[in-house]
Amino acid sequence: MRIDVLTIFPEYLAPLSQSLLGKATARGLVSIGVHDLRQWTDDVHRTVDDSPYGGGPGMVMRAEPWGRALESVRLPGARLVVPTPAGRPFTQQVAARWATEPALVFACGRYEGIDQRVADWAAEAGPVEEVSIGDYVLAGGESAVLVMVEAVTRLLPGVVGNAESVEFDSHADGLLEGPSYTRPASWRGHDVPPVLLSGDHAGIARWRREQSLRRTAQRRPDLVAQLDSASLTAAEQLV
Ligand SMILES: NCc1ccc(-c2ccccc2)nc1
Repeated sequence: MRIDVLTIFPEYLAPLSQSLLGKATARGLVSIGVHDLRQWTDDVHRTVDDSPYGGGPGMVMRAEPWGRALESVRLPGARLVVPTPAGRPFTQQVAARWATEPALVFACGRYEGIDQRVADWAAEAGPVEEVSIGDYVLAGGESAVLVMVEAVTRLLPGVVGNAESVEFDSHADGLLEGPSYTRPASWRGHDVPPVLLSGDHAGIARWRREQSLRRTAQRRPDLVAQLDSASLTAAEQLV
């Protein structure tokens, strides 16, 4: 997968070439390019923002630099992702869908956002998604891109060592992961649930399923409604 990020703060995206992602890049599983939007400005001050039409607080990012940057960076048909608090929710399902894409381009907005015509114009050349990683407002899209790139790239085959540890993540089956434990069996008066030491693999699997259902019912009732009927019935018994 090819990933390109357009931003006025390229240094903010430095973590993308470190740790897990760094290894994946080194192994050729993903290639990442981070580009300074100001490369495509046309004035001596390298201006990227201007006052909003219709008045109102703050500044809006100008369409012109974005148009030139996207023409230069975006492969034909590549999915353009624009992080915004006004976007559709970014979920594990969205991450899984994007993980099959050959290329993704992320446009990091700052100020009050990007002139809407950029997304409208970009949609003429390929898919565009305006997405939110949560109901809070950040200073710009860069943090959201770090989150989304991590969520997507860890799903690429070969990036995460133990394939199982991806398959059983929280949200992978619509449920939250239950509690995890490791040695010692007793720690400061807190003991590991005995079933986990029993060697009864069927019993352990049942216990873990129940813990996931219980935690999901208690912490994320909004997710319970989306469960299949069998899980829904089981979760409802546990609230
Ligand atoms: N859903 C998280 C999120 C994503 C982007 C932004 C944002 C804020 C200002 C300018 C441009 C984007 N805020 C929150």
